[in-house]
Amino acid sequence: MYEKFLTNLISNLKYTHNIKVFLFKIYLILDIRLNSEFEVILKKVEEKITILFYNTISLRVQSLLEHIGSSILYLSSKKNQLRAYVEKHKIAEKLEDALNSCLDKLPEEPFSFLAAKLLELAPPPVVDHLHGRQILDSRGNPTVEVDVYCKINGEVKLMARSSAPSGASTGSSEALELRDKDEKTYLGKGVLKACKNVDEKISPVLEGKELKSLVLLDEIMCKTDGTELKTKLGGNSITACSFALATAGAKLLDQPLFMYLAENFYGKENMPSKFTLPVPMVNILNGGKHAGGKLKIQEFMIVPSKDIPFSQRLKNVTTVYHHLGKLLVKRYGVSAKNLGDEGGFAPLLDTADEALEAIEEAIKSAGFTVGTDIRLAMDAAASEFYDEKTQKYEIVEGEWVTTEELVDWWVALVERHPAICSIEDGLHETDYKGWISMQEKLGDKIMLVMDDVTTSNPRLIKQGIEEKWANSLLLKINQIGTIMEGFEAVRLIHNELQGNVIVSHRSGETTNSVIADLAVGVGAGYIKTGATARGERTCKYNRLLQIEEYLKSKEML
Ligand SMILES: C=C(OP(=O)(O)O)C(=O)O
Repeated sequence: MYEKFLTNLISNLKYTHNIKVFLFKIYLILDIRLNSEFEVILKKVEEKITILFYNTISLRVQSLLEHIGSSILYLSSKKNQLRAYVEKHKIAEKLEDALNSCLDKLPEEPFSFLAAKLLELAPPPVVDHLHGRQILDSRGNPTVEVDVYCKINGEVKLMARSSAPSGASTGSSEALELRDKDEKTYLGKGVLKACKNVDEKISPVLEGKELKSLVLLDEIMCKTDGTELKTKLGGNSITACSFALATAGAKLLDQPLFMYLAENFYGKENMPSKFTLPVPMVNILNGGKHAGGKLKIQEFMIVPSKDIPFSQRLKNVTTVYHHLGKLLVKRYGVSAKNLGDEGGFAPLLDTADEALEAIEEAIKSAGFTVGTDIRLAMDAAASEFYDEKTQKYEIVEGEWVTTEELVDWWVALVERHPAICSIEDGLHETDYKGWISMQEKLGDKIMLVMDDVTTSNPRLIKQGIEEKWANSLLLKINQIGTIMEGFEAVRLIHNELQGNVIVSHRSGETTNSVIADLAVGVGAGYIKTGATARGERTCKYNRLLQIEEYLKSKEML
């Protein structure tokens, strides 16, 4: 009974931060109900508070609670005064109601003194230090993981941990992925230098900083590096820090991560009362650099209707994924269900039409309508099949086409497969004339998505908007470095282009799910995070299921 009451009190405090109410309620429990066993109960309460903290409450509140024992003792010295008050007002029976009605009349002493004392004893938690560690990503390559330690009430605690992803088909203007280049370890791909930068260069400049504003922390890291592409400290170290700091900030403020990111994105006063969940663009069939066959186009994706709840979107695309697996095995043999880097199937197909037809058939055999229930999307990663010398594209093995021919090829492909709703990186990253021509021909029909051409870099995005390269943006935080810079990219696309943002994973991933929270936090229309298979991909989808449930329970969807 007391446990339940205490839990209520503590969660009450969490929202109201009304120490006066809280302490007075505790006093009432101790003094009115359990007067005879005061000392025993006092101990019990202290114990319970400690246990409850570890299960239910935020650290900021903890720092207050850690002093509650001595506060109760102080209160106990005033108990006669309080008891007289309570008796006078006859509040022993209906504790809750009576308390509310008499609080205003309560003498200020000793509560205001205690409140001030407790707050003074509870300085805001700050960053103590960061530690970088070399771990493995989903391709078995080293990447940077960062631990954030905070100082709370004088004690140093591990608060959060996160890591950087890594791309394979990278744009040439991406933030530097700092690798050791020592061929003897991990074939030169080690990231020990980047980890050292976290410990020795980033950690000292963040020490003592509060975690309320991620933007400020990211800004400090950007300034410390001082280069656009993070060539001094490494984009991989900075991204891992930015992800870990956001995770730590959310934990300290006892907020879901998406909410913490939203507060940093919109500002506390402009927070939306409702959130939306992104439509997943689900990788289902792989080609290009992520698979290794003749198929030039890197990713074929399916896109469920946005008019159904997220959990149903996920169920529908996963059903199609399994149907496609069966169909490919039947048609091409068991090796056709081998998986590419992002979890999509990697059958040895030759052309985009072959891939699209197989997917369309799988959608139908799963009982859905192509184009209404499920649409199609592609990431061409065209820079990977472009020859800079001849300025031609090898869209089908052995067949080279010019920019104009490729744009016409795309237009014809969309005509043959009207369920296509999005094409990413349809042209090489500097073939700006090609981009503009494709936007003119297809921009009012489908999403044309800038990835390698803009590399999530606000400067390039501004140029892309001005020159009308395309109508949508792929956002990969590690292309630019920090979440703060990602916020700027989203603002540009939403406010100046009225376009769509697709928050994206990388082909080399870890099992952190920060991008799922990011997509919800900034109100991105879409998320691209691979197949609905393999742990490093499904952890993002699973996180979105958790967020959906949370938002529903709070009526914020
Ligand atoms: C996710 C992608 O792959 P990578 O991470 O290899 O760039 C992509 O090209 O959109």
